[in-house]
Amino acid sequence: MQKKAAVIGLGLIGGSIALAIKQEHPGVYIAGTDVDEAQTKLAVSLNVIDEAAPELEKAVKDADLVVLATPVATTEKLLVQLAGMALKPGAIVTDVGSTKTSICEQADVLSGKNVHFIGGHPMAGSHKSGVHAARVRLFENAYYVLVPNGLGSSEKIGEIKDWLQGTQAKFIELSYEQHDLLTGVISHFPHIVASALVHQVKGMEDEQAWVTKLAAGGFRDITRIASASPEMWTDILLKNNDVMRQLMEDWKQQMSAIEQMLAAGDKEQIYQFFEHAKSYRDGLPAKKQGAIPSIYDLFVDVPDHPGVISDVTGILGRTGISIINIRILETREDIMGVLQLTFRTEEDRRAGMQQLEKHDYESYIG
Ligand SMILES: NC(=O)c1ccc[n+]([C@@H]2O[C@H](COP(=O)([O-])OP(=O)(O)OC[C@H]3O[C@@H](n4cnc5c(N)ncnc54)[C@H](O)[C@@H]3O)[C@@H](O)[C@H]2O)c1
Ligand SMILES: O=C(O)C(=O)C[C@]1(C(=O)O)C=C[C@@H](O)C=C1
Repeated sequence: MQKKAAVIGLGLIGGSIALAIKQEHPGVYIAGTDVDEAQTKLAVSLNVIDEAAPELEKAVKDADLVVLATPVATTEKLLVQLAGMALKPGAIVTDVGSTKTSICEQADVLSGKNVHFIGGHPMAGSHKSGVHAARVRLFENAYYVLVPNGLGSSEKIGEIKDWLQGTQAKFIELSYEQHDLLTGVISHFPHIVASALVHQVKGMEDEQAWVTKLAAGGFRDITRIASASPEMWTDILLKNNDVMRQLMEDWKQQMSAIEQMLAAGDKEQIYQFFEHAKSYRDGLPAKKQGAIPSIYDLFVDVPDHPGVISDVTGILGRTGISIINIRILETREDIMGVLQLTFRTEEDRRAGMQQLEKHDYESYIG
């Protein structure tokens, strides 16, 4: 009998998971649903799902796998709704949320239903939202955290890895507490810092109009993630509340230590602060291993004249480098524009950068 997967929430992550399931298991029938009708329609027209179910109950009916891919607070509510619905005996219910403790605890509502809950979190993504940004290879080589709770037997761990094999991610198992602590440090807290930096610039803008014009490479790099979905990040912070507040304390101590170094004009200490950070950062796993994002964008400064886009795409095309997306970002003082090119792999991006440099185009990874 044909297997069925149900994906609830057809955004960046739900869409990418659906594509990965289809790639590895072409015979599987995928039903999906989203509260945003436009996303559901787009998911069908992009062949991300086979069927748009009008509601949750229809989507999950007879499903062997249910993937909850909504913002984390919504996922908890959906679990409660699922508890009141007919689910296929033996089905696996999983989620993709960025926090795990409250979701895994809430999943206990499914006990007694003869289904298995295994929390999940693919550790890759982007600041983009929506199914149009979904990619079959979004999670390639990234870590995919699985958090079994009492409802997930080890036999089902093997089964869920098989379902998600098409992600080409590397599966690891963690407890939910450990997951939330680690992702708090390397993912959630950095989002607070990025957004706070943006607020700092905005606060200065009225008196210092130049500030936004000068905000270039470094500011752009460190604040990219501030463009992510506010709904998603509000939920994440609230659900990882205790960890966030502990990290905030650590951060304040670190800031005050730097303040003291500055007050004392302590050149050696300041040097050590940067030196230690550099050598640790330089030793972190390469992009492909998932600690750092798997989105292969390249930003190219282009003069504002007709034909420049076809020149850039021509250079890449002639050397066999394919791009999967192109966007014009902004015009700088009417003389320069920025093209955002998205590549399928890091190798393509590097090769593209080299080719463009040969033709005197300046490009950078943003
Ligand atoms: N964006 C990332 O980088 C990333 C990476 C890993 C995990 N996650 C997690 O994945 C989940 C989804 O994030 P995303 O980036 O795909 O967001 P997204 O905004 O692209 O997609 C979420 C979708 O869920 C839909 N939705 C909301 N409430 C719903 C409901 N009640 N029923 C059905 N659909 C509903 C929204 O309309 C939206 O289309 C979040 O829990 C997030 O924490 C995100
Ligand atoms: O690359 C980005 O834009 C991301 O923010 C991806 C990122 C992360 O912080 O690394 C964001 C949230 C997820 O839960 C997992 C991955």
